[in-house]
Amino acid sequence: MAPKLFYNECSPPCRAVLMVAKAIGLELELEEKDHEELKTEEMLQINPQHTIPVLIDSDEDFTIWDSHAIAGYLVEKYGEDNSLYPKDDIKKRALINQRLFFDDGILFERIKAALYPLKLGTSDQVPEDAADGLIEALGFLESFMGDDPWFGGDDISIADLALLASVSTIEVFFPLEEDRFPKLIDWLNRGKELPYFEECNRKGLDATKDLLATS
Ligand SMILES: N[C@@H](CCC(=O)N[C@@H](CS)C(=O)NCC(=O)O)C(=O)O
Repeated sequence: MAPKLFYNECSPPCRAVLMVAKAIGLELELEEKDHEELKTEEMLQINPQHTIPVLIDSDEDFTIWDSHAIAGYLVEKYGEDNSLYPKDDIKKRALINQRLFFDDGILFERIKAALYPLKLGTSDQVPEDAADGLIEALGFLESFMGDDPWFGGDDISIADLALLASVSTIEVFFPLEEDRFPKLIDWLNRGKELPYFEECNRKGLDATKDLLATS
């Protein structure tokens, strides 16, 4: 039975998981959930933290949330190889983990600080301190990029897919300046050429654009 994913295409972490599944050729059963639906009795039983994405792998009697944890699980369990999340090279894996934790703990938190006031209607523009936080986070990412094409080195990894979902969302409301973030822009353009990028992200990116247009 295909693992089931509770998701919403507006959510960057959900889109990261959609890309991971495509990258390893895994079919998921998708069930869309709105923000309000996450706090029903039934959903709280599944994930008391009331976040999406949530994955239910019935064959394994296993439920897991947090996109980064889901991504690692899917590659380990369903990937033909573990090139997206190598386990033999512990330094490479540590580097990928650092990027994943950066996406989770820093970047996504700053995206939320920028976009939630618009979503909640408490502001009609990205607050200045949130914008400063985003610029700083993008600067960190620019400095993480060496001469390799991907954040974990020569090969694409789940860290790239998590960061692609986040940075492509930021780009919608915060165009990246060429002279400030040249390596990040090259990496982003490389990511946009992935065969599944548009399919997994377009609807969510357009919804983010609409949110900004109507704020
Ligand atoms: N670190 C989590 C973040 C998940 C998250 O915050 N998802 C948002 C949607 S983008 C959500 O479910 N928000 C609803 C809530 O927190 O009640 C992940 O990577 O999955």
